[in-house]
This record gives sequence, structure tokens and C-alpha cells, in this order.
Amino acid sequence: MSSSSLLHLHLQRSKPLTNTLRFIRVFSRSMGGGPRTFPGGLNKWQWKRLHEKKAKEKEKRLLQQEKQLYQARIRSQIRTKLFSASDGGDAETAHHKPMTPDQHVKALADRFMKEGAEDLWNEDDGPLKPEQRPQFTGETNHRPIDLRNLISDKRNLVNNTGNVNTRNYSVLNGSVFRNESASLMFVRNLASSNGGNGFVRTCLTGLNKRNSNRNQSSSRGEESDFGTGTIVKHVGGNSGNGNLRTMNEYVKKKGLLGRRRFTRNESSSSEDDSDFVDEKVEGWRDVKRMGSSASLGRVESIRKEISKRKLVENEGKTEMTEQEPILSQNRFDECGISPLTIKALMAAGYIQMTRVQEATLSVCLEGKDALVKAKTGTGKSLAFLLPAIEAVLKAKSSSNNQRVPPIFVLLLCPTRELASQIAAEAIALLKYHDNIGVVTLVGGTRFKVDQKRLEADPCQILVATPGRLLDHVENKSGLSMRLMGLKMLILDEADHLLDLGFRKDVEKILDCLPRRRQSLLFSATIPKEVRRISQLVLKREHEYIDTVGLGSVDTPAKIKQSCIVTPHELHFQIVHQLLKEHISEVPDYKVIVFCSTGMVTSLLYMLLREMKLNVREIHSRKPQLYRTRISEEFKESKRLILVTSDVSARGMNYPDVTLVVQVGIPSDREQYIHRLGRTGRGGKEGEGILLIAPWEEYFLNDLKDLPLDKLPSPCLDPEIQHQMEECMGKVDNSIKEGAYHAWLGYYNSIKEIGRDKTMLVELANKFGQSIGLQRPPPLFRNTALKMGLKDIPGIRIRK
Ligand SMILES: Nc1ncnc2c1ncn2[C@@H]1O[C@H](COP(=O)(O)OP(=O)(O)OP(=O)(O)O)[C@@H](O)[C@H]1O
Repeated sequence: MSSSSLLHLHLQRSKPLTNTLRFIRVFSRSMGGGPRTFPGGLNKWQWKRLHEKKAKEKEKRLLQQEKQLYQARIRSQIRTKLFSASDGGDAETAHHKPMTPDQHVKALADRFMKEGAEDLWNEDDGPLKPEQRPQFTGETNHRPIDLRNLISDKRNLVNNTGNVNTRNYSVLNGSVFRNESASLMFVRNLASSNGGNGFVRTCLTGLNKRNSNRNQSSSRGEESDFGTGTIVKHVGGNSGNGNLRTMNEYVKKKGLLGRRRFTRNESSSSEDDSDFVDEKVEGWRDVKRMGSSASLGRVESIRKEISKRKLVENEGKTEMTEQEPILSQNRFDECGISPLTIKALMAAGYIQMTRVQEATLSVCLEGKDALVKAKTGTGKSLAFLLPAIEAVLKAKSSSNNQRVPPIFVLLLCPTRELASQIAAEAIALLKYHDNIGVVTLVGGTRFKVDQKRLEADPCQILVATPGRLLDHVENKSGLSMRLMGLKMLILDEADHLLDLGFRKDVEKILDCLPRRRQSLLFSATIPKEVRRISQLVLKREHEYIDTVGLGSVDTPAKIKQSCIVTPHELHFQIVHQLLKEHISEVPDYKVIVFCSTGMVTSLLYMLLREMKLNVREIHSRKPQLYRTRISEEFKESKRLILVTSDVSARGMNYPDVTLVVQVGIPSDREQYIHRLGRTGRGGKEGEGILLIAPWEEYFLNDLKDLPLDKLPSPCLDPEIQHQMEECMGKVDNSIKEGAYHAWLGYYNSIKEIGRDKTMLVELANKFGQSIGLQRPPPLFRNTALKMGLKDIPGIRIRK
């Protein structure tokens, strides 16, 4: 399928998506009033829930289609590039010239050497990054309890059969494909990710001959990606039908066809199976033989080619990565930005660019859309603020006096503190520019005050959190009009903003922005899903800039990372011990302790305060003024400990943090990286300790490529233990009860733990006891119902 018809399809498909979103909005607005009873005897809320559920399902389906479309488009682009590059001619003619086997190997190696190619790599292909030596060698002192066993068993099940789950060849046969090697799967996956394109098929079969309807089969491959159909649907087409019949008949004859229909992924692979049959029709055994002999050799060559190139590349890089300097050789005064901005940079002591600034500045200044990944603390904020200022200068010079003063740059970030920090940085860079204003819109402040500021102050750059911005946009405050002049949209912590928690708001905001704009997405972590969903914001021809690079660790090299596995009940005491040790070793200590929820943060803060440590707390349950004051104080201080929830996990640039402690598992790998990244910023040294219970140890699987060392659990002084119990006794019971509920809610939401409710409640009750609760505090019936905990032993329901 050509890229223009793909675009056409995309436009067609994005229409219903917008309609759905509009429907949800109109619907939710209409829920304010209306009749009291609804068809089917439903009350207003049941009716609302029913419709919301339907709308959600529809939206999910449409997003899925968008995703498939995007993948198909990428494949089509890659194919076009590969053919034209390898043949040195245009893509059309290239389709008629088969590649030589050597060319295939080189082209495939090229493709998998590209940054971000992991996305196209499949788990079946084996590790793309070099294997890390196992970090966790020490034995756990504590025997893992049942839940952990259960979890790790289940995980193993998922991991080991991951391929089977997504590409269940065993449906067709047990013997033919199940035992095929990872390498064969690799080629097969290439075939699938290439939409069944001919050159991969040749790889698979080891044959150079091309059939006359290759173009047809190629486009079939892409179309089939949109369907969820069976193998029958997928193979459709001229010769395909015949082949399919042959295959189905064969399978039926052998009694191999199970009840199951193929999923989309399966069908995408099975298309390649059909291609086998296309070229050699004797039967499945032949298919296997061909696949395993010729194509395995080819896969080996591809792997060799990749490692050869990597070796050459790495030889030059070794020294650089070991030291990992964050600064580049380039200076700001050579990069073509405004002299007034350079003056402000120099005044702030910024002379040379960091590597991410060097890598992104020219692209951003050219006006291209970009998705940028760079490690924590490497200067991403400047990397997007400098082009933002340039965009304002350019827009200002070209726009005439307009009735409504336009906002030229909109910068979205997930937390209030981060918004204020970025705004402050922007103001510092604008020190010598006249009449360019920066305004922040964040929750927790008075709406009317925001409106007044927007009216009175110059505002060409708006820094906002999505929720509050949406309030303004939906309130018809005139902000939508001003946003119609937007030239640049920036999403800091883009992966988080495109996460489920924020995505709806971000989508609604996008609806209000002009399509002709430049969009920049920045984060230290960009999971595959986000890369795909980023098309919601970015133009098709955006740049993906990954300064971490394939095969490199995602965390700064100068942060010493370790992990302590010890029962949950001891965590608070161990935190106290670790802090005491750190304070005695590092005179200018500055520590951040992350807890999983606001209430647990509050509890630990009070306990540590009772233990006479110099602590502060920040979490979402505190008023904004207090949060801002503490944040400022912590920025400026030394010898201070900040106990916080995830509101401080991303983007916050507290200088010279010496230690980060994470109590309990974070919500995911990305959050671990961001929390850890509050230390070791700007190329400095730092230390991070993750404190988890034995039943949380499964999470280490997600960090196995990071350099974590396992530390033994420190010995606890019984005297201190006694003191802590006394201090815990002084903490208000309502805080403890809140912490218990929050703890339960947090772990209930983590699927690996939350699915065994009985065990979850047992663990929560143990936690309750450890913080001095005689009995587990009761839950509201509705809350218990929502959490699936109503009839679980150990849960008390409020009368
Ligand atoms: N060109 C530069 N020269 C020297 N220091 C710099 C430069 N650019 C940024 N820094 C410093 O690096 C530190 C980290 O910068 P920044 O907060 O932008 O990191 P980040 O990459 O956005 O981190 P995170 O992923 O946590 O948001 C800051 O202290 C900043 O002042």
C-alpha cells in the first residue's frame, strides 16, 4: 500500500476517533441534568456509566486501529527506504529488482542498527542489547512467601510462553513450529514487521525467486494488519486463497486446527506461513525444513553483520561512554540562537552545550517535530527552552498587531512544581529580551487569579499542567482564541503525559491547538507504547533523537545503585538507619525518600520528625503554597531530607542531592529511573537505594539491565527499634489509618500483587500492625467493592 493511501486511510480513521471524543465530551456535559430514569429502568448514574463504558471501548478500539495504521506506515517507509537505498534507484523500480542475499543481510543489519530499532525487534529474536551480567547474586535471607512464588511463577509463565501467547503456532501444530529456534522466529518476525514483504520472505525460504504478484502480497500484508481476522482473512488475495485452502486442508487433515482463532499478531505471522506455502507446497514439514536450514544461516549472517558493526562503532565510543561526559564540544554562541539569549546563558554560566542540547538544537531550530530521549539530569529543559524562545522571536517579528495577543509556545508538564521550575528557567533565559512574558497555569491556585494574570501580563510562553489548562480552555476564558496562534507545543515528561492518567486531557487540549505547529516531546524514558502513541502529537515526518543509544544503560553512569530486600514491616526502621549512616558519612547530605502514596509519605515524615531528623514533606495532600515553599527550601538547602511521593519524581532539579531512597516498588521501571535521576544530575555523582520486600522482588526483573547491587539488610539496633515504636505511638491514628488504606489501594493497583486479593489483604494487615494499628481500619462498602476486596478475609467493612 502506498504511503499516500495510508495517509488517506489514517485521515478516515482519525475522524471517528475525534467524533468519539466529541461524543464523550458532549455526553459528560449533558449528564448535569436530564430525566431521572432512563431506558431499561436505569438510573442516571447507571445510564452514564453504561455510556461511558461504551465510549471507552470504542475509543480503545479506534486507538488500536490508529496504532496498527502507524506501524504499517512505518513498515512501508522502511521498506521504501531499504529498497531505494540498496538499489540506488527509486522505490518503484526497486520493487522489480530482487536484492541479492548479501544486500538483504546488509539492509536488515542497517535497519536494526538504527536507534530505536528495538521497537521493531521482537522478544523472540533474543536480546538486542548486550546481555548484562546478573547483578543479584546474593541469597535472600528471608524465604519468599507464597505470593512471591505465585507471582514469579506466573511471570515465568508469561515470559516463557510469551511467544506462544502472541503467536500461538501450537494451535496449528505442536511439532512443527513450537521447537523452532529463536533465530527462525526472528526472521519470521522480520517478515511480519515488514508486512510480509518479499525480501524477508526470501530470507525465510532462502530462495531468490520472486513471484509475479509480489506487490500484491506486500499490500495484502499491510491491509491484513488492520484486520483482526483469522488466517483466512489474512491471506486473502489472488494466489493466497488457493494457498490457504491448501494449508487449511492440510491442517484439517492432520487434525491440527484447534478451536482458537488467530489473533492479529498471529495472523500477521501466519501470513508469512502462507508465503511459505506459496513457494513450496509440499507440506508443513518442508516448510520447517526450509525455514530452519536456509533462513537460519541468513539470520546468523544478520546477527554477525550487526555485531561486526557494533564492534567497530563501540571501539570509538568506549572511552566516551565510560566517562559519559554530559557536555559536548559545541558552544551556545556557535549555534545560531539570539545574542540576547546567549548573553543570558553566559550570565547563568552555560557556555558549552550538553550532548542532548547539541543533538537536538539544530533539528528543533529547523522547525521539525522531534521525540527526544536523554538521560535524567542531562539538560533537556534548556534543549527545549532555547528553540521555544527562538520560535517566539520569529513569530513576534512576523505577526502584526493582533486583536487577541497570541500565545506562541505552550509547554505542558505533569506536576505543578515542575511547571514552576521550567517557567523560572525560561524567565532567566529571557532576562535580556523585552516584552516576552511567561505565565504558569497550575492547579491549586485560584482560577480567577490565573485569569487576571493572563489578561494583565504579557504571555507568549505558557507553562501549564494539563488539568488546569483544560479548565481554562473549557471555561471559554478566551484562552482558546489565544492558543490559535500557537507555533510550538512542548511536552516535557512526554511519556507520562501520554500515559493513561493524562492522555484524555492532553487529547482534549490538542483538539484546541492549530495543526500547523511544531511539536517537541522530551523524556528520559520513552517506552515502545509511547513511541507509537506519540503520533497523536507529532507530525508523520518527525525526528526520533535518542541520546542514550542502543545498548547503553538508561541511568546515569555516576549513580551508584543498590537494592535491599527485607520484610516490609522493617522498612521504616531501615530507612532511619540508612539515613543515619548517610548523614554520618556525608556532611553536606541532601536526601530524597520516595514513598508510594501521599498518606504513607505523611506517616514516614512524622515518624522521622519524631526521631529528630531534619525532614520536610511534599505530596499531593499538602496545599500548593506549602508545596511551593518546601520545594524552594529544599532547592536551596543542604543537610535536609525530603520525604515525598511521586509528585517529585520527574523533572525536579534539586541540586546536589546525595542520596535517593525508594521505599517499596515504584509503579514501573520508568518511575524507578526518574526517581533515581533526582541525584547524579549534570554529570555529578549520586547514590540510589531501592528498599523492597521479598514479595516485591519480581520487580527487579524489570531492572535487570541496570547496574544494581544487592546489599544485605542492615542490622537493626534494638534500642533504636524501641525508640521508633514509641515515636510511632505518638503519630495520630487517623494518619496511620489513611496510610493503611493508601497502601492497600496502591498495591491493589499493581497487577502482579493485586490479583491475589487474599494475600494482598494479609500483607496490608501486617503493614497495619507494624505501624501500630491494633485492627485493620474498615473500608467503605463501595470502596471495598470497587477494589474487589468485599468478601476477602481480613477486610473490615464500615457499618
Ligand atoms: N549546557 C549546560 N551546561 C552546564 N550545565 C547545564 C547545561 N544544561 C543544563 N545544565 C544543568 O544540568 C542540570 C540538569 O538539567 P535539566 O533539569 O534540564 O535536566 P533534564 O534532562 O531535564 O532532567 P530530567 O530528566 O530529570 O527532567 C541542571 O542543573 C542544569 O542547570
